[in-house]
Amino acid sequence: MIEAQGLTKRYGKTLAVDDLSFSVKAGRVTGFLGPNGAGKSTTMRMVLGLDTPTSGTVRIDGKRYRDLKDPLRTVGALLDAKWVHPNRSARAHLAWMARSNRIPAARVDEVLDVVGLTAVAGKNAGGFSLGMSQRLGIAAALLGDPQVLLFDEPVNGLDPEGILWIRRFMHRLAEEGRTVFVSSHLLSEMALTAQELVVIGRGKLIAQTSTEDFVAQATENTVRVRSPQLDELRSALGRTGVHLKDDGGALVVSGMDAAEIGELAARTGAVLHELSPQRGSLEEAFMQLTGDSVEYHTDVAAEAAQLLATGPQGVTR
Ligand SMILES: Nc1ncnc2c1ncn2[C@@H]1O[C@H](COP(=O)(O)OP(=O)(O)OP(=O)(O)O)[C@@H](O)[C@H]1O
Repeated sequence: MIEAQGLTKRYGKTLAVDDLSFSVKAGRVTGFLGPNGAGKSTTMRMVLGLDTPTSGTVRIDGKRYRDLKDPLRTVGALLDAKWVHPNRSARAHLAWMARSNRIPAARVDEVLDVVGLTAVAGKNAGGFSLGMSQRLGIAAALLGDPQVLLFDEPVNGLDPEGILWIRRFMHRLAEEGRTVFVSSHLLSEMALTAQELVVIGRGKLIAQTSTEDFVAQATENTVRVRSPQLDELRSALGRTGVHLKDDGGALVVSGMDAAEIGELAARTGAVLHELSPQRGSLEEAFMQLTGDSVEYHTDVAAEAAQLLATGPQGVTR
């Protein structure tokens, strides 16, 4: 469990993290979502005692990082996957970490196996691909078998196979009862990876909720209807006071669910050629909620445009 209370970090004039309070529960994958520059990395560094808050506190299982007796056995983190001596083998890197943290040497081969690096354990980490470096970073985070894990943008730059591996791995860690806190600016990725969300913009908390509720609350769910008797249906629907929008030979209805529309159509004698609920997407929710709190509008707009161009991506589980 991670708990932040009024967490604030100021760098000169920049308020990187602004009075942030949230909690991250065990047994779930919690996404830490926000546009670039929102303050995610700064927050994670404060959780790990690498940065001192200007004010406020953040505790791991009730303790500040610096008060943990055995930090590596309590919390593991992947912040920068390239933080490895390039001429050191994966095994030597982990063995060095294990030695300096009084972790039994046998644990090194265990974690290499868990992340699927056993076959390349003797190779220099400098020659690793980004995906392999990420796995090595995750192996390092797991060395002390910690209950709390933090991952900062772990899928950045990975190919689809690497992304899928990380996603499944996070779910597995959460199923083992661990606290998994993973940051990302990738909205569609978080919809697939995270069960809970902590959403921030410009250092401030925007929402803390389940991914599903976040989408449901932030976006209006609508139903798309097509019928050869569209005019009759439009009039009947109009009399109920719901909101209607014409969309190229179809009607988009908000404020009434598909079952009710189907029943109304039957009473009206309208044949239905389409009755399809449209789910709000995480991107829409994110755009609505972060609104003017995003630091770089162009980034988010470009990303949203790209996502829309590749088709609507609702929450699929
Ligand atoms: N050491 C620092 N000195 C000065 N400003 C900093 C420092 N670290 C971060 N900032 C500023 O604090 C704000 C939050 O940065 P942070 O890196 O935490 O955001 P982020 O959400 O992790 O974004 P990104 O995904 O782009 O890393 C930014 O405006 C950034 O420029």
